Amino acid sequence: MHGDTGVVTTGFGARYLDAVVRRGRFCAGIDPHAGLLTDWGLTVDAAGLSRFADICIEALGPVAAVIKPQVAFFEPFGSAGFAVLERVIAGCREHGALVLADAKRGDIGSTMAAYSTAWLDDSSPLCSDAVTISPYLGFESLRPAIDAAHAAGRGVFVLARTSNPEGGQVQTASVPGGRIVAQSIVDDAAAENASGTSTVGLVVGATRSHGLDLAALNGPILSPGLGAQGATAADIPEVFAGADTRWVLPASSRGVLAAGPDVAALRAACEAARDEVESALTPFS
Ligand SMILES: O=C(O)c1cc(=O)[nH]c(=O)n1[C@@H]1O[C@H](COP(=O)(O)O)[C@@H](O)[C@H]1O
Repeated sequence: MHGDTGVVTTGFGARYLDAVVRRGRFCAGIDPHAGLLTDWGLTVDAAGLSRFADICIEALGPVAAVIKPQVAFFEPFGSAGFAVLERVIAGCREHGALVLADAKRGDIGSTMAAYSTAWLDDSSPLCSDAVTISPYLGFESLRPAIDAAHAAGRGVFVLARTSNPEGGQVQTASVPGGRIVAQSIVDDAAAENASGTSTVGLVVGATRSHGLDLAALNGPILSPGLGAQGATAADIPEVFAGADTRWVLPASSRGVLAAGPDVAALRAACEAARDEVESALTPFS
């Protein structure tokens, strides 16, 4: 039981709620697009990426509840990019933020076990507090990641209804019994969280109404789409009508990063985005 929220949870859910109660419901994305590096006066190479990372760690680490580095933007720089990503993960965690590695992993179970070690095991230099994963090889293929997260008090965020316009082709298809695919993912996640640890979060975009019944989830809901993709904080209550908004975690990357490279301006943009979300949502207590 978490005293400040009234939500019954242990494990990752308790860590997550502690972070958002202290720092507010907002996830700051670290997406070092080449265009952003250029806008910040940096070179599009490992040195520029490293400087970008340092600014983000200093500006966002002390204030954001959750920080989500997008792995894709580090990968083009190879081992040097991964070294910077390791520093981002460790640096943000040292500042007290939860780090959600946006790796969107999804594969057969035996390979998922290796991904779980990479992103969720203390032995790995990439170890984060949580990782995004894709259920489209079948929810049960995610079992190694769910079990690893559960054992370590860490989390997984499973794609359910993504923010991009193409997502509906698969996610709104019907499964036997009449539910849509996305609702079946929600229900599978809710069943995992019934034990009370809230290990399994979801990803549900802020860009549209989705019709999902999220009431039984009892776990965090990452909601990207604020800012560059057009959603606003004012949209969130309607998008998540019927859900427990204590668990809703709106996210923005480019919309906040556009305020850099000045550390104070970047931090202020993050705090302003968070404050807009908090003003739009029902307060915690
Ligand atoms: O899992 C995600 O974070 C994610 C899921 C989704 O449905 N939509 C989505 O945009 N994202 C990620 O969230 C970030 C959005 O970035 P901005 O559009 O710049 O705010 C990117 O890193 C995306 O990969």
